[in-house]
Amino acid sequence: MSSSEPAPFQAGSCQPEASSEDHLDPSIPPPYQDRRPSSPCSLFSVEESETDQDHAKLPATTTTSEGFENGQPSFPYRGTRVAKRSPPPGSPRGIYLFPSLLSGEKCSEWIERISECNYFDAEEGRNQVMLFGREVEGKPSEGGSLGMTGLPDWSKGLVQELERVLRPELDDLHRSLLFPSLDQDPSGQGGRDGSKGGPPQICRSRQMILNLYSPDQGITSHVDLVNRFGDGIILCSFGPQGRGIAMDFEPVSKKEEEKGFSLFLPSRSVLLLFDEARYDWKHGIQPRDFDLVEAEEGSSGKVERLQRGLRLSVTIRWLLPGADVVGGEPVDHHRVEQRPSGSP
Ligand SMILES: O=C(O)CCC(=O)C(=O)O
Ligand SMILES: [Fe+2]
Repeated sequence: MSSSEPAPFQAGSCQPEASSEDHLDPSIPPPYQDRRPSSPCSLFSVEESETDQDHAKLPATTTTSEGFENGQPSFPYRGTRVAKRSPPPGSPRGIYLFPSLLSGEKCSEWIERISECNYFDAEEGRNQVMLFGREVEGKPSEGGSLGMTGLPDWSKGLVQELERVLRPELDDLHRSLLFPSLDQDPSGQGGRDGSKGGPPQICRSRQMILNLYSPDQGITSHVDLVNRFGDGIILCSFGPQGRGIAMDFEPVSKKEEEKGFSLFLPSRSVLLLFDEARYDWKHGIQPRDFDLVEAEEGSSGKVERLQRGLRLSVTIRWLLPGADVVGGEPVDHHRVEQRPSGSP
């Protein structure tokens, strides 16, 4: 992290305690040419709000046999993978999808808080923001747990809620990689970044990157920078209820038995990537405004064509020791692509 003076923290403001501007790399080209959400108080416009009522009105889903032959996509969907609703057999080790882990109420609240922060500006092509926080040892009076400094309040709330809902779902190793605590068992195996399951390094830094995608945008297939970020990445998806995107996974080195697949990430879902899924497989999103998704988990039959909506992703990662010093390293940026003309 840069050594510049932190900006003064204003209670209740969106400003992180240390300005996120310090960390924005000017070489990052604007990733989105976005349609500005119509409501200034919500990222998602009135038509795209988070209510079940609206969901019922969405003309977004069609269950179709048109465009399929023998269960395989044919014209106009030839070459479009059908996304699974859970990681299929043969998925890499370390991929976990929780389709509706976050409550609608909490998600709406975070979206409101994020909207108020005015991070995004379509006219200026600003649709990505990076926030950084540094871990601090908690006060013994507060249970001695680890806290974060430098992040805006809404994001601390998100991390706390993620910790609350994920802790019971994770085994010791994965829990300790995402949410190290002071009383951790030092006998843990550790992650592939060399971190141990033992007492955490004090003063680690978290990065949170927010990406706002319009429906026809995607992200180039990539592995998150291995020299910058640790093992254990949290990907949260926000958007209108019932919508989502298909994320594609491809092995970095093609082995016969490893086949790429596509996974549907609905709004309010949380995806975790550790180990093979984090280091040996690439992830990306095709730039198109719909996805083909299996109608029900594990079903080999019916396929839904789901129209994409505006989507906000929040990716949360630990910076490796020393990686919070800016300069000299490649930037973690993956260009968000527009839909190529002529594709379905
Ligand atoms: O949109 C997403 O969930 C993916 C973001 C991502 O892969 C990244 O920021 O590295
Ligand atoms: Fe990524």
